[in-house]
Amino acid sequence: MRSGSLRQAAWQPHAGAVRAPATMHDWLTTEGSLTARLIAHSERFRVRRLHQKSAMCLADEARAIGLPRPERVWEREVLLECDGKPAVFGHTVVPTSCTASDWPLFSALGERSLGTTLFYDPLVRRGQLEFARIRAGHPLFARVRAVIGGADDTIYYARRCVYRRHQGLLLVTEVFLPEVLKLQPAKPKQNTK
Ligand SMILES: C=C(O[C@@H]1C=C(C(=O)O)C=C[C@H]1O)C(=O)O
Repeated sequence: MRSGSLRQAAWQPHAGAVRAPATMHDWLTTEGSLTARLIAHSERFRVRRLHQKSAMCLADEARAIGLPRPERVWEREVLLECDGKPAVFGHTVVPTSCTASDWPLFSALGERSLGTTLFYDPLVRRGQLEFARIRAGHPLFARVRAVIGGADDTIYYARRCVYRRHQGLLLVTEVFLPEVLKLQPAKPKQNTK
């Protein structure tokens, strides 16, 4: 499905529809906070913020965030890194109609994980997950490539989900990078006492 020269992703309500290899399927269907799971699979976890700025939302995002056509939104992009290696590319959009009281911590997150604010706030409602393959031609493919490199024929697996709080909503897309397949549960941290 193409609009202009950019490919849109075919977002599906079931993970099975994207036919990911089993280990990737397991990551795609992670319940609860992905940040928490990545922390459990690394000695050192880091959110590397790439940017947080005003930008046009992607063509395949507009409807999901209640816009009739792509408009300007607040956009945050990060790499979630486990032991120095990028495991997930995070892309979050918030309609500009949402106010600071809808998402009080969003603008000040910096390198703290958005997940830590979403999953521990009882006012936040999580929507249905959707899944897609991200291929060359999709805008997120180029953004991932710009930060981690990779071949033209790579297929990335991604999921996305709308979160609501008061009148506000935000859409978080997580693109799983090949490194995630190498992660093993971290050894229990030594008790130094
Ligand atoms: C949504 C979560 O938060 C993660 C944190 C992100 C951020 O800080 O921008 C982006 C994508 C998410 O994977 C989560 O932990 O599940």
